[in-house]
Amino acid sequence: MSARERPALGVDTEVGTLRAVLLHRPGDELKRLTPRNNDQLLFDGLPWVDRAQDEHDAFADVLRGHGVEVLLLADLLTETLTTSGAARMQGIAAAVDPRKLGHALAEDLAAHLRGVPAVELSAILTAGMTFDELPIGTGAATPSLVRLMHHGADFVIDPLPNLLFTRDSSFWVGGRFAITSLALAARVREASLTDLIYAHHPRFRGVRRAYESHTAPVEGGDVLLLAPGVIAVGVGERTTPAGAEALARSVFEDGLAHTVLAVPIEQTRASMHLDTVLTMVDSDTVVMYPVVRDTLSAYTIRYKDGLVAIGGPEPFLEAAAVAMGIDKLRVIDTGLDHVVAEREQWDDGNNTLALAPGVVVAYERNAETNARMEASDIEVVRIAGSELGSGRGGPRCMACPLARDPLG
Ligand SMILES: NC(=[NH2+])NCCC[C@H](N)C(=O)O
Repeated sequence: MSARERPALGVDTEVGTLRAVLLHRPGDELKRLTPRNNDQLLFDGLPWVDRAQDEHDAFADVLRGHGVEVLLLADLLTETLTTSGAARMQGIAAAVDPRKLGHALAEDLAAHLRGVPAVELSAILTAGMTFDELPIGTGAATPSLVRLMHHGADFVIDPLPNLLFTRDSSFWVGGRFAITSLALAARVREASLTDLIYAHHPRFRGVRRAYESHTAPVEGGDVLLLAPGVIAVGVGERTTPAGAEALARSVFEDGLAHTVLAVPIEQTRASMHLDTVLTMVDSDTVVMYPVVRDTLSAYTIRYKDGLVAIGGPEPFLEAAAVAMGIDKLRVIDTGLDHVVAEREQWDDGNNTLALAPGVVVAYERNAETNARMEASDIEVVRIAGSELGSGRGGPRCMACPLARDPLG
């Protein structure tokens, strides 16, 4: 794609025709998962990596087939590390933790990493490094107790298997990107990579930041752009009330939104993000887990003439319709049978990625939810996700839209 054909970056809804997206093809970081570390690394099992890659390639092909430009995070990372010394320093500083490694090993390791080629550094920053993989000389200059006392399979640099879920480590609001502040230790470092890519890769030159220098946790899976100027933010296991409040103030001050709905969600693994219980499939339609349909509520944060007002809580569906300026938000249920609905919610049946208004990508396994969407005139493009799904994330989690057309 030539520079002239590239879509202008910016996203102001969940469903405008998708033009460009950031994905991460799962790589060696998934090969780090073991039965001992998978819980801590937020995977429910050990994915078969080759198959996960095939499934992901098919997902990327579906997007390309619909005219979407697919940018791969590892390529952007390598290109950034090749051209920017500052990006290298930033990536290394975030990965080498002296509190864990001690000063001797941390200094030697950082010096070593400064000298490795960009492709290799990119691989280390994503897949991590074990003590066995430390180059022989590292830590030898100054004796390191840490090196002596660690098992060879322990991580010097932790792997980032959840990088696959590009939705969470950055998101766009209008013409700006936001680097998130991830809540759990296993994912915190992901944002250092998205941060250095957006800061230094030429593709993003001149693009400004939203939610700048805020530290309260906000994850992209909790942020739904319901309509231009209207954002819903899930508050639960990941995004905190302080995070939602800080995001609201920041988007208000930057003129990116006039209303933010803070939506409490249960703090459980099954509903870790708002997009696990509902996603938008059309400009006035959501697919939603029926168990939360009648109980989901929202605090409405509004901005007018420089003043912030908070109302509610009220039923989410009503608050959303009012904020969006529509009569009613149409709801498609995940499944009416409780057991089916619970299973399909767990398997990311609600986690759809809109390609255009009324056209979504969904996991094929959620047969009932997909059939229900089709019965409501939503076009469903099915993808396989048996291995990808073991990290508990669906098509929406695996994609960070960079460009969508405004709604007509
Ligand atoms: N937007 C999402 N729902 N992302 C899913 C992320 C899944 C990932 N394993 C985690 O626990 O963080």
